Amino acid sequence: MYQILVADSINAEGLEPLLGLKEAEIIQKKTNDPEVNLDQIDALLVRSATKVTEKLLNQMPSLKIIARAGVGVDNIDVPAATKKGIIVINAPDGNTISTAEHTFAMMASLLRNIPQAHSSVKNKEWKRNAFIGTELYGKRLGIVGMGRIGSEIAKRAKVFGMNVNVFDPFLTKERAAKLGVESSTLDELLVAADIITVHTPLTPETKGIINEEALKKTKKGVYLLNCARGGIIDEQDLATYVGNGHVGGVALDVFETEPPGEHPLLKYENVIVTPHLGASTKEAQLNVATQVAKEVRYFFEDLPVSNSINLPAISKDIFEKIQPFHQISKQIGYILSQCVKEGVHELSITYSGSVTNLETSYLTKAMLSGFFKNRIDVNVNEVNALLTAKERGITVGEKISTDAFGYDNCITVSAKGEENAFTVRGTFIDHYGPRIVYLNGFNIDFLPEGNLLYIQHMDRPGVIGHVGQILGDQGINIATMQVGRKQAGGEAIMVLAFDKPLNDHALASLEKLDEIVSINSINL
Ligand SMILES: NC(=O)c1ccc[n+]([C@@H]2O[C@H](COP(=O)([O-])OP(=O)(O)OC[C@H]3O[C@@H](n4cnc5c(N)ncnc54)[C@H](O)[C@@H]3O)[C@@H](O)[C@H]2O)c1
Ligand SMILES: O=C(O)[C@H](O)COP(=O)(O)O
Repeated sequence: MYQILVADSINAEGLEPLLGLKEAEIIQKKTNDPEVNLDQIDALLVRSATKVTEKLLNQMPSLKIIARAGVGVDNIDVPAATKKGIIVINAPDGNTISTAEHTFAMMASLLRNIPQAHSSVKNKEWKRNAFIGTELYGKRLGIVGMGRIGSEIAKRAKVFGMNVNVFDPFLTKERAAKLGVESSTLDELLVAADIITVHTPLTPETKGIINEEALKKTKKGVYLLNCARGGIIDEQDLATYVGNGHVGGVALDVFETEPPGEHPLLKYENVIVTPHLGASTKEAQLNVATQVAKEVRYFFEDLPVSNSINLPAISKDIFEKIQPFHQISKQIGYILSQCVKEGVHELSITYSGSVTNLETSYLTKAMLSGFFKNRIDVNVNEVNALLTAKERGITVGEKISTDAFGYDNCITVSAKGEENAFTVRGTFIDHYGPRIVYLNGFNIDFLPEGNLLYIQHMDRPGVIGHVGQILGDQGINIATMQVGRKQAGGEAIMVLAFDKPLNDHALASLEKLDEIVSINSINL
């Protein structure tokens, strides 16, 4: 039974896709509620209120997915989640329009003193001269961060007859031209704009991007808006520039600390505020809840998710094509892990044949997850595979080759340890399934499944009989057996499959045989 914790206020109708999940319990409680067994939670759904810290993650060993019903993931420790192999998803475009509209509403309200005038009339006043405003028409709007929300604001600003300058280092000239905006440096924007609005994520680069140094370059009387994240405009520096009269007005939907409590900006009449309402519309909340609920359901149904922060997106079509290779990559990794008993410092993967048309990096991660399974005490999956290899000093190399050894496709993985190297090659045959076709220098052909025994031995008459005899004496039934050798009388291998794992006694008896070079149990 999957336990899904919905820790923030998320639209109930939007969560309906989760109800279709077989064996899922939806718990709507805060993470610190004493009734919540954090250690049993499989999925955590949040908005911006819940802070998903490393400390919280340490209390949630069963957690597999964190879903943010919204855009910003700055309340989630994504690196810590990634390290633990927890996938983080968001709902990137469900609240774009609502936030753009809110920003625009804030801008119009700010320039026309609407909140102040509203309060005044409610206080039975009628001060028409006290609230003389400024038109948006003809003004220059500076947008910092020209992503989904920034772009929607630019479109609306053009309709209002505004000129638009944008600063976004990742914006191409073509896209700027298409949107009819002028791409500028941050300095150019600061100098030229009558109104500045920020729409970047909060990152180490954007934190305080509008600070004292930036503010002193702006026009006297400039208006500033932050409907993205508290801290993108430095709040202390902004308070100084409002206090000294340089800034004409400020509109804030977000704060470094929410709620802001006693805040130096709140005392100014020309500072208008809302309590993080950008995404708070019925439409946006339904959109984001539905988006994440569908994704969480896909995740538990082993289908691809599209909006992961820490895993590249993969379409359903590609996912279906990649699935068989994904399985065999994982099995190869797991075989290597069980055959190479020493520390490994290099894993090199060569893809050949038709598999090279697919997203092989995904398969490399699957191979690594198989390799680390039972080798280390961390759940390794596609999310943390490369990071785990790096942390453990394992170099991972990926190559493409044209030689598929007569097969339609091949995945060959070599592990280099302190003393030895070991190579495994697999293929996937349509209508037949996965096969291991090469093991440590020997051609062979076996199904990588179940309880296997890999024996390296001298190619002498009677070895197979001796092995069969020992196992037969102990009542152990051999399900299948494959043999391979390089030359007559040299070294050879056999791979046996059993219906249940071999016991230590049987293994010890086999090891005593003179012709045996090495024995490895492989459980897949
Ligand atoms: N107030 C709210 O309720 C609300 C609602 C939705 C989103 N948000 C915030 O708005 C932010 C933007 O949302 P979005 O959907 O437009 O995201 P987005 O990813 O589509 O756009 C962000 C843009 O910022 C740009 N950027 C990144 N670093 C930059 C830098 N150093 N300088 C300039 N530009 C930079 C990116 O290139 C991108 O184009 C979110 O990260 C979230 O924090 C707030
Ligand atoms: O990043 C977002 O999506 C917004 O800040 C919305 O946050 P909320 O879900 O807490 O309203």
